[in-house]
Amino acid sequence: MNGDLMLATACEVAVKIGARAVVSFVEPAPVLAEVPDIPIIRVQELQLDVLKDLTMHDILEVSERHMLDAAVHLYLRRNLESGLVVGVFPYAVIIYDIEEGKNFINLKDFSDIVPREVLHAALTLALEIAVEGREGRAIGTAFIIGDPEEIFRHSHQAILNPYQGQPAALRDIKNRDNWESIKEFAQLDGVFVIDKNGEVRAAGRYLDVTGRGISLPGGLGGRHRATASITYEIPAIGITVSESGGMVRIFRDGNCKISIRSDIRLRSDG
Ligand SMILES: Nc1ncnc2c1ncn2[C@@H]1O[C@H](COP(=O)(O)OP(=O)(O)OP(=O)(O)O)[C@@H](O)[C@H]1O
Repeated sequence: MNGDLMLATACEVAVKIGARAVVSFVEPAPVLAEVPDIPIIRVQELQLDVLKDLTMHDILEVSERHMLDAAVHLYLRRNLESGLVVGVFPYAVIIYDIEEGKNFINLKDFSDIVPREVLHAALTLALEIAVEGREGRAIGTAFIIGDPEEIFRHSHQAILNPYQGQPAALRDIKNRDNWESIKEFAQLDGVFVIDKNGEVRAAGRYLDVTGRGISLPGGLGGRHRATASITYEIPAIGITVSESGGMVRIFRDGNCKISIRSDIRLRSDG
């Protein structure tokens, strides 16, 4: 009942301020008497029960963090990159400006190395791999995007390159039709090498890097260390999908620039 009221109020606010969407964290999904003319995106499977023992200040802080995580998903998967959204939680309604999120992804920060549409495609695919896994199990992988000759100089084939001799059309990461095979090859050991046009040049590549000059969040192992390291040694962008924990991360200059949670599920009624 409370959830229904919170969502109805959020929708009213959203219509008044011309918001692009309502993001609902309320479970179970409330039923609205009147469906508003605005998309309602439901974020599932967050453990929000803990909020009820917190102070109002803490609730707002946690809510804002969840909104930020949801905004990144909205941007990547629904192309919402500016404007206001209204977040509705069991205990709060917040208005959120997508562009102002302090942790919000700005793909322009990487465009000196990788064109925006290539990075957007690789990141969205990485997020799908993190969310879906393969045959019911989590998988980890990495995409290294940059000058392929330079990346090849710092790596070797761990297995036969499945992209060897493939026509360019089947290697284009910007084409969703090619994602199924990329997801299949993501189960192999090693990383993908992608050029600046978005062509997958190799899969199953092992990075030969020193690990010098990098700074990593704690608890990350070989895949993340090697990805961070190659972005330190050459101008490249690395995107990792962690098998343990499902985080997607973007690396450049040896540092993790952005972390994206994959345990958020978007489901739209609108
Ligand atoms: N230098 C490297 N180049 C390419 N792939 C690597 C490299 N080092 C490790 N990997 C791959 O990463 C896999 C996982 O290694 P590890 O668990 O140490 O990494 P991790 O950073 O903790 O990643 P995850 O969070 O996915 O477990 C290895 O099985 C291997 O396939």
